[in-house]
Amino acid sequence: MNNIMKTYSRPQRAQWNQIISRPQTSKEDLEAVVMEVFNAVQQEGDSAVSGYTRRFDAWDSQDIAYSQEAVASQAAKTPESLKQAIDQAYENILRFHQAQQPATVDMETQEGVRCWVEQKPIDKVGIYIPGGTAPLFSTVLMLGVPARVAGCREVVLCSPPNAQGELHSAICYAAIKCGITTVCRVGGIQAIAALTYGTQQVPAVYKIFGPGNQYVTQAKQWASRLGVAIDMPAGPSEVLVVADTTSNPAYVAADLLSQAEHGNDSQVILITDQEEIAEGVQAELAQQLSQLPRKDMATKALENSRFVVMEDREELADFVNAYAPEHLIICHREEAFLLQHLRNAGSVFLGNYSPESAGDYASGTNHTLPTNGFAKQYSGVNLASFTKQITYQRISPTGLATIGPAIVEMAEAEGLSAHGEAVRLRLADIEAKEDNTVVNRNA
Ligand SMILES: NC(=O)c1ccc[n+]([C@@H]2O[C@H](COP(=O)([O-])OP(=O)(O)OC[C@H]3O[C@@H](n4cnc5c(N)ncnc54)[C@H](O)[C@@H]3O)[C@@H](O)[C@H]2O)c1
Ligand SMILES: N[C@H](CO)Cc1c[nH]c[nH+]1
Ligand SMILES: [Zn+2]
Repeated sequence: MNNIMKTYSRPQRAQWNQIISRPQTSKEDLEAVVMEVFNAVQQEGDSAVSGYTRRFDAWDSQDIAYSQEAVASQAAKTPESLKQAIDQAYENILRFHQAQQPATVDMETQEGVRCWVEQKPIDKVGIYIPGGTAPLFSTVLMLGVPARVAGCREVVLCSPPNAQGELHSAICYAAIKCGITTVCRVGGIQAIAALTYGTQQVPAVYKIFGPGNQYVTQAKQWASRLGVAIDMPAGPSEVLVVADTTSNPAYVAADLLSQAEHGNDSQVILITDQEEIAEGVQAELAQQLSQLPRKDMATKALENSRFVVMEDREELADFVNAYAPEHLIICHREEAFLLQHLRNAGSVFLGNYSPESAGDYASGTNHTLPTNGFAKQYSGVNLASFTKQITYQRISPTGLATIGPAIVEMAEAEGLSAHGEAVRLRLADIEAKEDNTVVNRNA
């Protein structure tokens, strides 16, 4: 496998950090261009957006908003077989996200102290649909479906146009299917800046969702510093495959290539405790790679990729958790052990017949997932990502009489006597009413 993926044989743990580093443009370089674009969009609005679209996407026009008629006429160009495939994927994604409605929480923590939670949609959301090297219309479903299930009122879709200013027909078809309210022909940093500040044609939103290249991902992180929520850093795609001789070398190679073809800066990793799988996977990689239309991109990504031979199942599990992959595929006799010890991953694919592509398109799980090790602290997009949870309480006099003294005690100890007073006042009234009741009863 040496000639295709850089190989490490039983590396020391001290070496792991170097092995798991992602191929990244320097943060300073990314931030410099992100700040330039954000400042320009804040000051000049749509004219800056159009200027950067001309520079980065070669489309020269001020018409950023895509009219409903244009979206509909573009959508109509989608071939029937593709519409049917999108419809099938839509149904599975819908079912899986509808099933994520949280259980009702409505309870008395103490007698007379009723607390409950209600889910509310985030009213205005922006969804970024990547389109630099491939029009990822599947992402429209991954973001549009949960936004619809959650009940978000305004969903603004941004995606880079081609040089004629069009979006791919299937992006438009999926947008209509998901009930997207606004479609804008803008991508990259300028799209995220426009969604952050709002321009004449691109509405500002409360939360920005969606995957993208390093520019888009850095721009989202910048937006979050400015007070707009984001789903998570969902940058260049990656997959980690844990395989042994129970795996099929052709499938392993195909899964690695499926993520390598996303872009030059994708990364794919294969780890094993059975070195003998190397030869078969290497041969398959070479053969399959040669047939790929996006061979050049996949080849570049494979330069960032690694094949690591590990000592035993404990090391395999520890390595997975240290890498925290966006996608984890396990085709290994120790599946149960590996799952039991799994702590960090975006989405997991088990066995020889669960290709990662299934999650990318149609099984129902979401493909917008944390990359670059962010699976240590972030989940992938899910229904809850589009909602806020509001807590409520109603406390009866009996309830306040029960918890009031504890509140007063704690407020005094924090030196916040007004807090205590808000309770004391009521407790005094409750006691007075009780005394009156006793007097009346005795009269
Ligand atoms: N993590 C996930 O959930 C997930 C899901 C799907 C796709 N992805 C990733 O999304 C990415 C899609 O990337 P893409 O490039 O094809 O599309 P993209 O839409 O993310 O980025 C294209 C835009 O980048 C901007 N850009 C390009 N070069 C630039 C430069 N030098 N300076 C400033 N801006 C520049 C342009 O405005 C262009 O419109 C891939 O890396 C893929 O792996 C990730
Ligand atoms: N694998 C990507 C997430 O990293 C999602 C995707 C969309 N289309 C194909 N793949
Ligand atoms: Zn993919």
